[in-house]
Amino acid sequence: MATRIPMNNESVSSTAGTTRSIGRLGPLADVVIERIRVSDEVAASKFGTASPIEDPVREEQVLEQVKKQADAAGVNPDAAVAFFRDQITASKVVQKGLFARWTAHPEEAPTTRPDLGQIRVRLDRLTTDLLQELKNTERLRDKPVACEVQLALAIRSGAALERLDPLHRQALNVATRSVCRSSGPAGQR
Ligand SMILES: O=C(O)C(=O)C[C@]1(C(=O)O)C=C[C@@H](O)C=C1
Repeated sequence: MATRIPMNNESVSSTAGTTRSIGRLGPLADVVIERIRVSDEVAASKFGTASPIEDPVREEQVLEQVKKQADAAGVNPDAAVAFFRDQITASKVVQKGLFARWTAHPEEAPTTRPDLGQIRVRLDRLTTDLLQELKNTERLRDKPVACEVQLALAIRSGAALERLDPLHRQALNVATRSVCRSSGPAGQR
């Protein structure tokens, strides 16, 4: 059966602000980039406070939500958890990079402190969106070569269109490293 390829201006994810990245993994890349961008706000909420970048209790909550929702949505929970561990690692890459930048250049540090509780509500919504995209792309992600081609297209176009700097590109690479091996049986790649 032919898989329908969404047009570039068509939003598959319900809450992604813009769908810009190219190809069949474009909508997934868009939500990944949106989550990476939210990491800037997480960093701004913590910088100069006693809150550490790493919060293992919150990470467990995120991964528990992922397991439950993946099960309910019919997405492989182990693959979903692996993918979300990468999202969390990517967020920490951004936060650590920004902390270092703001410490070295205090004039670039944020002047307002967003509320972490509200940001986490948005992150929880992005969890749902990302799981939906994992579901939507399951069959493609089972095909290693096609998946890698589409992934390269999506992340390169997304990074260029969003004008991501090297720090955020690094985070995007981390966040997408398990996309093409997450849904297939073990040993497929
Ligand atoms: O919620 C936070 O405090 C974050 O920093 C976000 C996040 C995540 O990506 O979900 C990242 C690192 C923390 O260890 C916990 C969670």
